[in-house]
Amino acid sequence: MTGNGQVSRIYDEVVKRNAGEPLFHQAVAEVFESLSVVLERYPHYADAGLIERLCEPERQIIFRVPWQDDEGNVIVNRGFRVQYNSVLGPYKGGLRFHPSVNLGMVKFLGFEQIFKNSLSGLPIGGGKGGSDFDPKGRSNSEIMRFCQSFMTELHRHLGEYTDVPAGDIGVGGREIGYLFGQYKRMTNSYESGVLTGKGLTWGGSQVRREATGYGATYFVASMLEAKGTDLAGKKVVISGSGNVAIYAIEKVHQLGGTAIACSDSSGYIVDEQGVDLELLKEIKEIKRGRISEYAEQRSTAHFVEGGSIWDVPCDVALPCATQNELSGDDAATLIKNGVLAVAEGANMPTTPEALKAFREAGVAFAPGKAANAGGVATSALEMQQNASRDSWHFEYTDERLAAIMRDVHERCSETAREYGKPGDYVLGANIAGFVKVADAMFALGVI
Ligand SMILES: NC(=O)C1=CN([C@@H]2O[C@H](COP(=O)(O)OP(=O)(O)OC[C@H]3O[C@@H](n4cnc5c(N)ncnc54)[C@H](O)[C@@H]3O)[C@@H](O)[C@H]2O)C=CC1
Ligand SMILES: O=C(O)CCC(=O)C(=O)O
Repeated sequence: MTGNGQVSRIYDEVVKRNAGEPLFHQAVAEVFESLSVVLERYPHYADAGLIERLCEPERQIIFRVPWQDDEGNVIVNRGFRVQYNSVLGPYKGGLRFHPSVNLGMVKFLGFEQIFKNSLSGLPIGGGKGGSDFDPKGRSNSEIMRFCQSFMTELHRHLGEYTDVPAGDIGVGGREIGYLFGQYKRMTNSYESGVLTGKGLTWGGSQVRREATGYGATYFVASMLEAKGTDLAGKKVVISGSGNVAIYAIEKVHQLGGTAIACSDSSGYIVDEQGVDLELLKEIKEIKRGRISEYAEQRSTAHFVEGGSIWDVPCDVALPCATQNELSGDDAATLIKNGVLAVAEGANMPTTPEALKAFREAGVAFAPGKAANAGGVATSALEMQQNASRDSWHFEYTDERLAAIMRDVHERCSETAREYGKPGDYVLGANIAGFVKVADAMFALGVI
């Protein structure tokens, strides 16, 4: 059977075995699209059920999370942790708290995480978790009680050599604090390396908060350099206004570009003078308010309710909000407006139709598993510091992050060249991420 025939047979089986999980199917299809050329060249990668094993999580944990709201009502949420693949190191990946979370979503994110973590060059396996809990509008006490109940069950599945969660949508420093507090209480041990994204005074790493946004911007800088240009004077549109988006904006400004628009689920703001980060942080990080408040307080900005942020003409587009937020029509608009580069700060924000359009138009496009690897890479740096009871300076940690992102860029570019598709970061990321995991799976036998 040809490489192509093998992957389409396995893909059909994956869809059958995982019915009703379209995001997971989409993530698998995107990786599989790149694998047939590897299997043609190295047929042994299809031996020993390797691809089938890669698609099946090592363990999937689903649990009840009961908690009491401020009025005393008992609410029951569902918790998930998918421990996907641990051949390169302990399961590593974030926790997402959002009402849309379900098993298929967590599996898509966990699957992506395997290749991302492999590409980072650090010794971490892939996993992801979360809950259908909606933090929006909840008080601090409610968030704390939810996190405590979530960790009361999850703690037995974690450990610094087993599984190390971090944040994702809806889970930031505050939630990691409550989760770590409950883990410490349940285990009676100060096991710093069991969670990353911790506060700086209790085992956290400098730059982890900034790392995903900074990393995505470092990656874009390398993409532009490969095209003989840089970020100076470029207009950048960044969707979202959460952790990834805020620190992408910060780094874009530091590297001489101007971030002119950002969004939340209610709409987007445009500020041609450049997004005022202090104001944005105050609204989003401190008050946890809506993006429309930005335009109310800044005369150079206007708010567009609903609509698509990708209508705003730009040189560089950084989707940093959520999956499938950039459609085929959005891609056509960006291409018409002359976009040079697109890099995914979020996980799988680009639909397959949009991805196809960018590739056909020759727009430089970086998939999330490469462009947003800076977050998890810096989590691995946090684990290194925890293991050695050390804590590094901001500048040193930022240099390490920048070097890791240059290496990820080089790994993707080099692999794409090797397979005769120079500049195809999707192919490069998928193959480079896959080969390292596959080699380790062979070495460890059928497990
Ligand atoms: N936090 C991290 O270190 C990493 C996050 N990611 C990915 O980056 C993305 C964003 O995550 P975070 O910034 O951490 O989450 P966050 O919870 O801090 O922010 C998410 C942002 O996206 C916005 N958003 C959600 N749905 C939206 C929609 N339909 N339209 C417009 N905006 C929408 C929210 O309003 C919020 O501003 C996710 O895809 C996540 O998986 C990837 C790598 C690491
Ligand atoms: O830092 C981590 O472990 C998780 C980051 C994450 O969830 C991601 O890369 O999507």
